[in-house]
Amino acid sequence: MSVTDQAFVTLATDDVYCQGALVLGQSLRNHKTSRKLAVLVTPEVSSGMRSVLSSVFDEVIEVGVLDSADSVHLALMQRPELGVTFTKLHCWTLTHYSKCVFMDADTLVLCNVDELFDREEFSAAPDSGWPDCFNSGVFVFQPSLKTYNLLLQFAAEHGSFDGGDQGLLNSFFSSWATADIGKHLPFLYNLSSSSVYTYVPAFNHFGRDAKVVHFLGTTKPWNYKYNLQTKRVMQDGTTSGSSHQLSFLALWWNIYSASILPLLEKLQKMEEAESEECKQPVHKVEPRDSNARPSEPDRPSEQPAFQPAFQETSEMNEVAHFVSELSIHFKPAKPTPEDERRKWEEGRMDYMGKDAFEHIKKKLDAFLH
Ligand SMILES: O=c1ccn([C@@H]2O[C@H](COP(=O)(O)OP(=O)(O)O[C@H]3O[C@H](CO)[C@@H](O)[C@H](O)[C@H]3O)[C@@H](O)[C@H]2O)c(=O)[nH]1
Ligand SMILES: [Mn+2]
Repeated sequence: MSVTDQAFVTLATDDVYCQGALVLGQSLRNHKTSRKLAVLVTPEVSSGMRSVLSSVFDEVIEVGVLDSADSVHLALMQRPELGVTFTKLHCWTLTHYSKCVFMDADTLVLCNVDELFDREEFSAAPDSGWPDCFNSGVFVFQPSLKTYNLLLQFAAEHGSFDGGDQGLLNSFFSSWATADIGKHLPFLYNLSSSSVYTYVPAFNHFGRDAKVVHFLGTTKPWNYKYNLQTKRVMQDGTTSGSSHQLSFLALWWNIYSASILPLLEKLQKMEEAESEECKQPVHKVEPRDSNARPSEPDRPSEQPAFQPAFQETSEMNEVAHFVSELSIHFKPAKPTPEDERRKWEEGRMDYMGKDAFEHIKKKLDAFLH
C-alpha cells in the first residue's frame, strides 16, 4: 500500500550534507517505506547533486536559506555552523502532504519506521544531552502555513536558546516535556550514536531494537574513511569510538558504497562526457597517491562539490589491482553554467547574514498583509 499524502522529509544545504541525505533516503527505500521521500535543498546545492537526489527521492524541493545568525548562542554549543538549521522550518510549508516525518540528513533507518505516521504533531524523542528537551533530528509534524508563520514570528521575537532549530522548536512546542506522553517517541527512534557508549548496559539490553541511528555531533559518517575489503571504517589517531558506533558507521558506508557511489559515478561520467564537448573542467575521481599520509577529514568549503576519491592501499594485491579505501573529498568547484543561470534567474534573497531576523520578519509581514 502506498500513502501518497505523507512523506519523510530531510534537508541538505550543500553538497556535503547531500551525501547524508542520499544514504538516509536509500535506507528508507531499502526498508520499503510506503511513504513519499522529499528533500529540501538550498540554492548552493549543485545541479548535478540535485539530479542524483532525484533518483532516490520523489521530490527535490528548493527553499531559501534561513539562518539564525546567532553566533553567541551557537558558540555555547561550539557549533557555529548550525545557524543554517533554521532552514528546517521550511518543512512546514509542504502542505501538499497531510503529515510528515522530518529526519536529519545524518540519520539512518535500521528497519521500516512507517508506524511513526500513527503519531501526531509534535512528536519527537528525548535529547540524550537534556532529556526534558526533544532532539530535533527526528520528528512528526503536520505541514501548515499558519504554523510556519508562527514559527518565523517566534524566531524573530525570541530567537533560539541554542542558536539552532532545536532550541527554537523546544521553546515553541514547550509543552512537549509534560503534556502528552503519546508525543514522546521512544529513544530507539532517534538513538544518538554517541549515547551508545555513555550508557553501555542500556545499549546492550535495548540496542538490538534500535530503529533510527543519529550521527549527531561534529564528526559525521562522511568525514571517516572506509575500507571496502574489510567493510570497516578506518580509525585514525583522532577517532575514538565503541565497536557499536563503528558498526553503525560501517553500515552507513555500506549503503553509501553499494547504492550511492554508483549514482555519483554515473553522474561524473555524464559530466565528463559533457565537458569533452564544452571543454570545461569537471570534478574528477582519481586514485590518490598511496604514499600520502591520510589527512584530517576535509571540512566543507564555501562552495562545496562532492568528489568521491578512491585511495589505494600501499600494499598492492598481486592478483588483482583493486581499490580498497574510500573517502569523500570536498573541494571547491566552480558552479556549472546551469548553476549560475539558476541563481541568476532566482535573484532572490537568501536570508543569510546578520540581518537574518529582519529578513524573516519582512517575509512574515508579507504573509500577514
Ligand atoms: O550546514 C548544514 C548543517 C545542517 N544541515 C541540516 O540540518 C540538520 C541538522 O544539523 P546536524 O549537523 O545534523 O546537527 P546535529 O549534530 O544533529 O545537532 C543538533 O542540533 C541541531 C541544531 O539545533 C539540530 O538541527 C539537530 O537535530 C540536533 O541533533 C542536518 O542533519 C542537515 O539535514 C544542513 O543541511 N547543512
Ligand atoms: Mn543531526
